[in-house]
Amino acid sequence: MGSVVESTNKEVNGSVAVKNPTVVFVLGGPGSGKGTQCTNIVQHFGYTHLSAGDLLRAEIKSGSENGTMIQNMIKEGKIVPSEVTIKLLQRAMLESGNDKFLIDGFPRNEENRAAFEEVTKIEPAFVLFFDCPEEEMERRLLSRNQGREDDNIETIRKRFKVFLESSLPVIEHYTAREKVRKIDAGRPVEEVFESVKAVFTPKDEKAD
Ligand SMILES: Nc1ncnc2c1ncn2[C@@H]1O[C@H](COP(=O)(O)OP(=O)(O)O)[C@@H](O)[C@H]1O
Ligand SMILES: O=c1ccn([C@@H]2O[C@H](COP(=O)(O)OP(=O)(O)O)[C@@H](O)[C@H]2O)c(=O)[nH]1
Ligand SMILES: [Mg+2]
Repeated sequence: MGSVVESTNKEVNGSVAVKNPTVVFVLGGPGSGKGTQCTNIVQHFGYTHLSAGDLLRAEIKSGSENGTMIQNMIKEGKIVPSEVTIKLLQRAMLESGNDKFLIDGFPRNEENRAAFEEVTKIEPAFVLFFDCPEEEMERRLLSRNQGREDDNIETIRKRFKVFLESSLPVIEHYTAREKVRKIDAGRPVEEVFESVKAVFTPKDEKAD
């Protein structure tokens, strides 16, 4: 056929994938500012922002057969099965036409991480970790006002527990491999972005 997709992408485990993509995982607790900072990074550095949570919420809205299951898991702050999230991420990567991605809010546990690695063969270039005090994250989530079914105090507490028990081990995994770039995310948006910019700017462009 000689289509663009065929010539620029490769088969991985039977599904088409973007060839040698650059992937940055953007991690941090609920309300740490992942989405906010990703919007800034996109404007400055030409990445495509893929929020796993946004993709899952879009899947609910689309009326997919998994919609009800996803909705129930999000309401309980639980982690949706890896294969569902990974398929949505792979599809979005392919549809973007880009080869640089910020994957926001994924992997959320070690099983997510191992499955993504196994299925896509992608290793992240690095991991941005937004480190924010829980009281600050709670304040932000309670005033987010996006009508999200999980931004209520009961679900927020469950999400914090899942973050500590399941998501922090992913950070530890990448810390041991010197891939984590930790950012103090408890500061105002602009100050946090100054630190983020420093991580994305190549060393030879930085002032001495
Ligand atoms: N540095 C910050 N200081 C204060 N409020 C913030 C900051 N970063 C984000 N917010 C606000 O906090 C809420 C959660 O931010 P968001 O980017 O959605 O976080 P996450 O994707 O990590 O859950 C949003 O209402 C956002 O406008
Ligand atoms: O890879 C993912 C990402 C999100 N979620 C679910 O979606 C919710 C909201 O995730 P999102 O990243 O949007 O929340 P945030 O951290 O930005 O507040 C989570 O609590 C999980 O229930 C999931 O199961 N797997
Ligand atoms: Mg978010």
